[in-house]
Amino acid sequence: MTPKAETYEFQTEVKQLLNIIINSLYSNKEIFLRELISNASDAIDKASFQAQTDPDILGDDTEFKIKLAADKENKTLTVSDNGIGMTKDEVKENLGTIAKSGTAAFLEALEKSRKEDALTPELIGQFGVGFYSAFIAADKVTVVTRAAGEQSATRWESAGDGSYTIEETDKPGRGTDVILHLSPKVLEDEDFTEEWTIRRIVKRHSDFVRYPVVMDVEREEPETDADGNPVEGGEKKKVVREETLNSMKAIWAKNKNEITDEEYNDFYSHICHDWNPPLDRMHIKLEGMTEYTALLYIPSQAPFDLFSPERQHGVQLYSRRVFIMENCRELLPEYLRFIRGVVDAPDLNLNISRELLQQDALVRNIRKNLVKKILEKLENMDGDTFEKFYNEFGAVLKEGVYSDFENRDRLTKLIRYKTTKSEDKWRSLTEYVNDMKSDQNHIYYITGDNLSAMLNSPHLEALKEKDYEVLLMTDPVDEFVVQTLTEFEGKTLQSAEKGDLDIDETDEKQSETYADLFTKIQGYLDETVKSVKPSSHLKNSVSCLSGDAYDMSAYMEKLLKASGQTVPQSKRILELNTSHPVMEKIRQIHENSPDDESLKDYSHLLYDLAVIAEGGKVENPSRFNKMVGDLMAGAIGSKAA
Ligand SMILES: Nc1ncnc2c1ncn2[C@@H]1O[C@H](COP(=O)(O)OP(=O)(O)OP(=O)(O)O)[C@@H](O)[C@H]1O
Repeated sequence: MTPKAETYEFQTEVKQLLNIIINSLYSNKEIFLRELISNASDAIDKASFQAQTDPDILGDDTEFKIKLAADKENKTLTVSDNGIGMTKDEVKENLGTIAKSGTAAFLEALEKSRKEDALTPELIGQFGVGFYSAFIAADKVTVVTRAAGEQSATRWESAGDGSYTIEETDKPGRGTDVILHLSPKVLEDEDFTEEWTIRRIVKRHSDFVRYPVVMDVEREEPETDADGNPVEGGEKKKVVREETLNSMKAIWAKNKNEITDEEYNDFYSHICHDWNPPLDRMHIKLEGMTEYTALLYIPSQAPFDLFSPERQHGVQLYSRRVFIMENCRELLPEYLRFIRGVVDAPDLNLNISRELLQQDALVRNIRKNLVKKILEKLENMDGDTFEKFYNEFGAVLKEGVYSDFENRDRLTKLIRYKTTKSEDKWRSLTEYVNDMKSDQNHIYYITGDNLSAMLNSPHLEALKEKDYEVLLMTDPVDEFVVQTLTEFEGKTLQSAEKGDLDIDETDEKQSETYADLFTKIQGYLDETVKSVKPSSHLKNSVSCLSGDAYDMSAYMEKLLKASGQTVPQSKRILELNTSHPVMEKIRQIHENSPDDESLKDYSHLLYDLAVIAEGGKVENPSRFNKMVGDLMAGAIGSKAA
């Protein structure tokens, strides 16, 4: 008796789903292979699980594998497994309906978006597409499956057009063959029968599937003698060998004590393409409501593009060893973008779209937990390792101080600075505060890009005389850090170059003596400075430029200009050291003859000296040159006379 094929209609929702899948996932069509391999791997999991209690179900077929077979002539690609297989009833249930837990929600969303006429890929992304994704690449799909322990097999076939047929058939062994009759249109775009295409897709999406994904490959090999050595002048012959395409090395799924350091490092090189051993690693398994496994590494060297906005993130997302995506920004905040590795979240929906990942409660919980673990790791690092880490990634970590409100306190304790007293060593804010002078009220800092210019900045003269330590902030990100980090352990942060230093009482009498002269100088420099005042910063130098407490710092202005932004010309304050002998002499000139010609020149010179002291360029170098030349001639002349 020839078995008769029965025809069934797909559940209405499946029809809708098929349309959506085919239309919206076409641009990402290679994922069908990942879905089918993942189903095959699940089916083998089930067989392997069942065999624990009923070993007979496996018979002789105990070597689990997933086999891919491409037939160029017939334009088919077959994914076979020796997993659990399906009975006829199971086939009907699984491959004709949507029987997943999320169905109700899916249908609701589908209905809603249909009304709004917006069937977006994101919508599909929320729900597994699974088996039906086969229709992205195939215009007909045949499934031949035999359940473990059954004798007969079932053949399912559909062109994805609303109905499918089922009939009884024969199949030599347990498991499932999914035969894709690839559509000519798809083949024009990408040839899924091509060995290298298949290899690439398996490597990319299914490398860590725990069963071998194999394929027969044909190679030309030289003729060999009985010992296996090539025969000289012998003919080449074609041989077919079964090759495993995936590495299966999901070492994160193993127990820590089963993995050697070498294996950990090999895996790091494999996924990061970095041949230097990592600086440190974390192998985390979290169970309970939020379940995930993570194998994360801190590289020993920062990549060259760490600060480029286009830079890829280093964490790959997997779900039950099936690759979901690389460069998963949603799993870690930007300030931890140097972390590389893998996160495997078994409960994650396989097809979740990038757009929706961020809102996914599971992903959010994982992220929160990972941040906690990474900060713990950094807090407990030994001094040497932390120093190496900080040299490479400190500037990135600092971004967290202003971007991660929740962890700000912990991050603030982790950041380090070189200081006027640290002699090239990193100092923490805690160390700074512990060593503060008894009469010191603030944490002083200065920003800039040139460490030696900062160390010798005239702005620090008064602070140095007081023996106060000053943080030398040399990273562009520090400008943003100080905008958020206004205090630490009750001590306010105070710029050494902006605002009042709050160290000495200003000498009212001195200020009065100089008031007229300063108004005069201000008049000459009105276009460039907003005021002239006695300095609280200077001890040895005669002049410097500073800003009001809320002004943009000179370094910030430089940064913005460098990034191509138009920065409004901001006027600064010219601070003059009234204890300097030069000032006293200029004051005398002014007192004797308030309109003396030389006062204008001296005003410009005082301003130029302040510009030079902070590493800037004088506006009129030749005038500067001439004035200094004349002054030197006068000074040397009086000495020589
Ligand atoms: N190779 C296979 N062997 C045995 N059963 C299979 C196989 N492929 C699919 N199935 C069955 O068909 C069902 C539906 O598969 P489908 O891929 O659509 O959804 P899923 O695997 O449940 O979910 P998803 O793939 O979205 O995670 C599966 O749950 C499984 O029971």
